[in-house]
Amino acid sequence: MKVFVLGTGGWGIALAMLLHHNGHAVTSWTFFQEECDLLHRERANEKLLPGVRIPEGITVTTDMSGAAEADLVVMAVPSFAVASTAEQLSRIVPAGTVIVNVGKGLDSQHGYCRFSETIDRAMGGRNPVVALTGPTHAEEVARGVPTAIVAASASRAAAELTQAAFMNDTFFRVYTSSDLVGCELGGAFKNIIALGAGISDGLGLGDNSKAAFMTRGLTEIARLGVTLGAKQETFAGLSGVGDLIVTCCSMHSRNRRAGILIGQGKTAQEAMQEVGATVEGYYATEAGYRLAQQQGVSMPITEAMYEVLYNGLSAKEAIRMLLGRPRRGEHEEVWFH
Ligand SMILES: NC(=O)C1=CN([C@@H]2O[C@H](COP(=O)(O)OP(=O)(O)OC[C@H]3O[C@@H](n4cnc5c(N)ncnc54)[C@H](O)[C@@H]3O)[C@@H](O)[C@H]2O)C=CC1
Ligand SMILES: O=C(CO)COP(=O)(O)O
Repeated sequence: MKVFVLGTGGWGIALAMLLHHNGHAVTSWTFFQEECDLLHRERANEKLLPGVRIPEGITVTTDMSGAAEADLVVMAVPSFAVASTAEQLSRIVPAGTVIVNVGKGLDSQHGYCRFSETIDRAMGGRNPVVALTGPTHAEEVARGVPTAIVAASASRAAAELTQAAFMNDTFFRVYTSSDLVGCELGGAFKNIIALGAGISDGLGLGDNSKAAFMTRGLTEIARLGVTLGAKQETFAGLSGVGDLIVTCCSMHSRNRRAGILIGQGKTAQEAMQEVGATVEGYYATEAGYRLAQQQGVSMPITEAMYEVLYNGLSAKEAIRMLLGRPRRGEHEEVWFH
């Protein structure tokens, strides 16, 4: 297959390498000339993927026109660039070409809609869209570490084409899912909880604290997700709890690392600057907070995160706020006596 990958951040490069390894003809596109020059010169990005060499067989360009001939287009750009990149693509890519989005977040310029909706709107509803999402740090995929992921779409054929393109029998296993809503929302909202889990670590709290935070975090993101049309069971899968675990526990996670710095006393802006790459959880927190308000869904952890990130509440105050909430049952239980 001819595959056109947009974005040469860590994830775009790792996926281009995987697709090349799987035998496809891969072109990687970047918005930035300096990034393109660096990749031509060094065939590596030591900051993003230390020790990883990018095969010569991958073409790197700033020219998007090659996307016209691709059998599959992969979008690996940060959330703030999804809408503008999809607009550019819509003038190039013919109807019917499958577009796979691998970014995690929501579109704040269009009422916090999901990226598949943003892409679908930009493409005029002419192209099947797939979300490829799960517990997948680029640093590990680029080294061939065994990994599993989900290809979710409203189109079974598009999900299966994506599965066939990305899957191999040595280190990359791809499942399909028809729950596009649940997979996209799980991927976007777990970053809120990962930032908070990092704060817990940065404050030096214990394993109990983090387990409680992750579990109650998953409960509330699933609650909002189901209200927005997701299936509950998706949050127990790779794109839900799977991605939550890897992001809350790994030092590869930009969200967790930013959270650790905030827990140690840095402001959100200072922490993001120090991490030096997109911290999607910052934007996802605002999206989750606004959507929860619109839908009337209770999300105490997201609310506390919003106060810390946007209104200067201290992390310690946020913990007091969460622990001081009224008593309640763990689930919406029915008691018989
Ligand atoms: N790094 C990882 O391990 C994973 C990242 N993701 C998601 O993939 C998305 C991309 O993340 P990363 O690859 O880590 O890189 P990143 O977030 O550091 O993105 C940087 C790349 O995005 C592109 N870009 C930046 N601004 C742009 C603009 N205005 N227009 C077009 N392109 C632009 C550039 O090629 C740049 O290298 C994020 O949403 C992230 O959450 C998902 C799974 C794993
Ligand atoms: O989504 C990811 C892993 O699945 C990447 O997480 P970070 O953006 O926190 O690095």
